[in-house]
Amino acid sequence: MKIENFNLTINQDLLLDNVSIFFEDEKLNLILGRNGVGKTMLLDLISNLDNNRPSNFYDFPDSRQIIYHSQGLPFIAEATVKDTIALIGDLSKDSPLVFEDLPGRIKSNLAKPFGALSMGERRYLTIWLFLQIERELYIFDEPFANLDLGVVADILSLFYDKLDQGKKLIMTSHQFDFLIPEKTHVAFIENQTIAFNDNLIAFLDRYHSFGQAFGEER
Ligand SMILES: Nc1ncnc2c1ncn2[C@@H]1O[C@H](COP(=O)(O)OP(=O)(O)OP(=O)(O)O)[C@@H](O)[C@H]1O
Repeated sequence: MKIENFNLTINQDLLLDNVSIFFEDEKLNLILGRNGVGKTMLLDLISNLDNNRPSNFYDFPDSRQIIYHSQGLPFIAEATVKDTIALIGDLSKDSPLVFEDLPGRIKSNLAKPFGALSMGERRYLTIWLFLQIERELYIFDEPFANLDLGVVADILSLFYDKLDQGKKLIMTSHQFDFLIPEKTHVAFIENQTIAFNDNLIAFLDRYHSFGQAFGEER
């Protein structure tokens, strides 16, 4: 999957200038960058939900083979967790989800309305549910927002399981301390362009930390 020589203009402001990004199929692809650099806009275009993926985006799966977990979590506030699972569970696999097999963090909340869950509980539930739906490519916009480190670790192991099953993964995040460098590929957007596009080991060799990456570019 790759993007070549892509320009993005919003209201006559150039957001991305001649951007080329290479994604690695076997790795967790991390898009890094300050607030407002255009990460979500890139994910929106990759997902092709509005049928507007540009022609210089190459080798991404068809939108029907993509799961896109966006930052907002627009579920039905009054529906219980059990109802929400039933809603998404129908899309998941050939066999319906078995409630006894649910992770403990979800099982303990089954009777609560979705709207009563904490932000972290909502995010964990929806990410877990979306991962039950079999697709070629999973896209997550800020999956770790509001999550404690234990939940982050649980979700990361689900992400790595997906990679082991040959699935592809792209996500944005402002944190990467807990990612396995050998399994992570980075696209770092800065100053309207790609400042870095290689694995996380090489990124850490060059920048040491996200803070320093920003500092060096200022
Ligand atoms: N419909 C729109 N009209 C005007 N500006 C927009 C529109 N959609 C996005 N933008 C602008 O484009 C820029 C990129 O937005 P985007 O959501 O992609 O940023 P981001 O890198 O994902 O940021 P964050 O880290 O805060 O999630 C922002 O400055 C945003 O205000």
